[in-house]
Amino acid sequence: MTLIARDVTASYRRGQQVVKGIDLTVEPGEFSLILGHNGAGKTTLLNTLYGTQHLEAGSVTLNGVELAPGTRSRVENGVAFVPSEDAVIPNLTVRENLVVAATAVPRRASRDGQAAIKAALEWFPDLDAKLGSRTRSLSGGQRRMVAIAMALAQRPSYLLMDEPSLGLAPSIVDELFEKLAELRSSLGLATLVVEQTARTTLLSADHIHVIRGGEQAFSGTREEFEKHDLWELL
Ligand SMILES: Nc1ncnc2c1ncn2[C@@H]1O[C@H](COP(=O)(O)OP(=O)(O)OP(=O)(O)O)[C@@H](O)[C@H]1O
Repeated sequence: MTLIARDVTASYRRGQQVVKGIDLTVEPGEFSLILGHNGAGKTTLLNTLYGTQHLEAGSVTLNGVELAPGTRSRVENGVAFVPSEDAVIPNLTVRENLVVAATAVPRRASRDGQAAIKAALEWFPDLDAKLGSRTRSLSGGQRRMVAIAMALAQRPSYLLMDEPSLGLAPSIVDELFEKLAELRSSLGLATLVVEQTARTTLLSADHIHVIRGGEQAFSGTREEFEKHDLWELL
């Protein structure tokens, strides 16, 4: 399944586009990174790809089939989303959050909360001791792991993540990206990650897209990005 976005355009106010004609392609198992300054339009782009933001112009297709407006078409076709803000339910335990995620999407999820918990613990063994804890008592890094495990409980082919490093210590960010690399190779999961600056995360990216003022300032492989020393775009 290939995810192709063509000429993706979005705005919050008529005539004021904040995402302007973005093109990108993500192949199965690939890691693509969207980089850009504060306010560049990265979150709006990701929300538009996921269907929570109106697609003003352009198209988003999976395997050549255009996705209908809204998130349902994404979720049912194996696209999951981890937002930058807390995506867990604070008053529920880790176990309960995982069960909610595993059973929420009838056409995708296993319908089996136990299977989701087992898989989550394989990916994130540190959560084992926390299964009975309310997520509000966890650290930021642990909550991010639960949020990712919840998205994975939908058994996605594509994982969209908005600034997974936000608010996390650099060592936790490194750990998180190592884990994501493992998931990509073990599950064949494609990931599309938004970050503001990302020297560490860059090391494992296949493709990089730089957004500046809503426009595509660069799009290419990591090697091309590094060869042309495009850090000045950020
Ligand atoms: N709900 C909204 N209503 C109106 N304007 C918005 C809204 N959300 C974002 N914007 C504006 O759209 C532009 C792009 O914002 P967006 O959040 O997509 O950028 P970003 O690159 O993700 O920034 P950050 O790294 O700070 O999250 C900015 O000018 C922002 O002020």
